[in-house]
Amino acid sequence: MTHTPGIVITGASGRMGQMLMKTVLDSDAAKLVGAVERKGHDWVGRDVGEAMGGQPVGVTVTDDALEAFSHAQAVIDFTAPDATLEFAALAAQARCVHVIGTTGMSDEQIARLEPASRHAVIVRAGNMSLGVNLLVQLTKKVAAALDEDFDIEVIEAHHHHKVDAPSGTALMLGEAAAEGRGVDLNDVSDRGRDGITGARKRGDIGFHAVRGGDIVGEHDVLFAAPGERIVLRHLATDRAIFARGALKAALWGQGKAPGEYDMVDVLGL
Ligand SMILES: NC(=O)c1ccc[n+]([C@@H]2O[C@H](COP(=O)([O-])OP(=O)(O)OC[C@H]3O[C@@H](n4cnc5c(N)ncnc54)[C@H](O)[C@@H]3O)[C@@H](O)[C@H]2O)c1
Ligand SMILES: O=C(O)C1=N[C@H](C(=O)O)CCC1
Repeated sequence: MTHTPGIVITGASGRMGQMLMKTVLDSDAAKLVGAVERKGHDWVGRDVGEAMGGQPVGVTVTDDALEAFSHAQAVIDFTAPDATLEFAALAAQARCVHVIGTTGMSDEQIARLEPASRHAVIVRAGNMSLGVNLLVQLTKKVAAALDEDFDIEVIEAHHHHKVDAPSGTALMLGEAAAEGRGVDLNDVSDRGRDGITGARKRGDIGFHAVRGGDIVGEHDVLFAAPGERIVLRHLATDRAIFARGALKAALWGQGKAPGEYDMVDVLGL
């Protein structure tokens, strides 16, 4: 008999929370067993299908994350950095695979995931789509093939609700470019120029963030040299690509040894 993992979605009412619940409800490979929202949210206590404007699905939104996690095999979490740190401890306690899509976490916050990863599988990525994770590999290759005559700039665009910049994806792409070049991103990162900045420093990796309307997520990695340019581009037009990747990660993590993983591990890229 095959085992169908039970999944809890945190941040249930969010843009990604709703997309994730629809993805799990439509899947034969997993079942939705819980939906979590923050204390005081008006979805708490309601059936999640009805809260989304459809038919009841038999799952009530709760603000008791540990209780919800204790009935599940995986937690898919696209919320906010502080919430994700709390969920990491609770998911580890419940021995759930914790799939983290939350972006905007500081290095210090990321380091605080380590104790949880000693007890449970954590899969974390600033972008869960196949296309972006492939672009990360391509960026690393192109950066390794070119010298510093090619200036590298990462340009991203997102909807006007997004609260963090540069995007998690832009940082993944910048890290990949730096790794390809054999440098530490912290030493060469140049974010959002403004004013009399002086000429561009050779070897820097620049980041620029556009925010507007309902843009789902667009990323360019520009390699610009005298006389020629290469642009590697990913355009997301549907949040379903992130949700599909997250569900794949939750299934992949079943039975894996505790530790921190990313989508390159999940997708075998
Ligand atoms: N990794 C990826 O592929 C990917 C893709 C899209 C979005 N994201 C990231 O996912 C996160 C959420 O994005 P969004 O557009 O869905 O945002 P959103 O604001 O629409 O949703 C966030 C949800 O989290 C809930 N939340 C916050 N604190 C909580 C808590 N303590 N307990 C329970 N719920 C809590 C909020 O109430 C809200 O419903 C962002 O960090 C975003 O950058 C990542
Ligand atoms: O909508 C968002 O927010 C997104 N966040 C991720 C990021 O920061 O890169 C992925 C794309 C969408």
